[in-house]
Amino acid sequence: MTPLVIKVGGALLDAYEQGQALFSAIKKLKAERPVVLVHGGGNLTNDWLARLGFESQKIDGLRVTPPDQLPFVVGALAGTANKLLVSMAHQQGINAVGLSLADGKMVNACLLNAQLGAVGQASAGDPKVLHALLGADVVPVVSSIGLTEQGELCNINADDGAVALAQTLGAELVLLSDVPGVLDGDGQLLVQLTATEISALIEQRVIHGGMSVKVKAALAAANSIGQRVYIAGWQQPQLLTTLADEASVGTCIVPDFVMENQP
Ligand SMILES: Nc1ncnc2c1ncn2[C@@H]1O[C@H](COP(=O)(O)OP(=O)(O)O)[C@@H](O)[C@H]1O
Ligand SMILES: CC(=O)N[C@@H](CCC(=O)OP(=O)(O)O)C(=O)O
Repeated sequence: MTPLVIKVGGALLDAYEQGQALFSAIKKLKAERPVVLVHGGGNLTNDWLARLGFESQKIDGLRVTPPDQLPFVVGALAGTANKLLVSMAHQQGINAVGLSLADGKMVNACLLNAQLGAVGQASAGDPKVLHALLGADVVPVVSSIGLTEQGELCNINADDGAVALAQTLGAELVLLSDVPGVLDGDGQLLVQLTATEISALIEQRVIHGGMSVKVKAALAAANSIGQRVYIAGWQQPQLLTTLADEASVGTCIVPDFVMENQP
C-alpha cells in the first residue's frame, strides 16, 4: 500500500484536544497503510527566539536563520516540538520514533541563498531508515531540520521538507494546517486549485505568507509524484480516512498533467 506522508503545522502543539484526535485518527489509518508524520513548529520557534531577544524575520514565508539563531531553531524544532509530538503519539498507543530530515539522509539539503542564512532547500534522499521503521510498525515523526552535503545543519520549511520526504518514499501527501484549506478573498474554502489559479491568487495576495509556501510546495509535490495533494485542517482528522475515496478533503491541488489532459 502506498505510504501517506502527513505534515502538521506547529500550531497543533498548542491544541491538545485536536492533537489527541489527530493521533487517534492516525492510529486507525496506520492499520491500513504506512504513515509518516512531518511537523513544523513555527509558533514555538517564534516564541523561543522572542524570549531570547532575537528579531525574527521572514522572507516569502521562510524564516531568515542567521548562525547565532540556528542552535535555538534546531532546539525548538528537532528537540521540544519533535518530542512533544512523539509524546502525543504515545498517549494514543502509537509506537512513534522522533527523527529529523537529516537522519539517515532521508532528505538531502543545500543552502538556498546567503540572504536567508542557514535555510535549506530539500530534495529526495535515502528511504532505507524509513522503510526499516515502517517495517517495524513504527510511525516516524520527523522534524524539518536538515543537513547539507558538507554536514551543516539547516532549517527547512516543513511543507518543503514534507514534499521531499514524500518524494523519497513515493508517498501520497497531505498538508494539515490550522485552516480548513486554501480560502478565497471572502474566506470561503477553495475545493480545487490548478497552477494557473494558484499564480493568480498569490499575485492578488489572497494567498500569502505561510500559505503561499504551502501551495507552491503542494503543487511541486503534485507534479513530481503525479498525484493530487491535499491541503486541509487538522481540526477534521477523520477526513484522512476518506482520502482513498477521493472524497472532498480541504483543498485539492491538481497536478499540471491532469489539467493538460482535460478536454
Ligand atoms: N488564502 C489563504 N487561505 C488560508 N490561509 C491563508 C491564506 N493566505 C494566508 N493564509 C495564512 O496561512 C496560514 C497557514 O500557513 P502557516 O502558518 O505556514 O501554516 P502551518 O504552520 O500549518 O504550516 C493560515 O493560518 C493563514 O493565516
Ligand atoms: C525555513 C523556515 O521557514 N523554517 C520553518 C520550519 C518550521 C515550520 O515550517 O513550521 P510550521 O509548519 O509550523 O510553519 C520555521 O523556522 O518556522
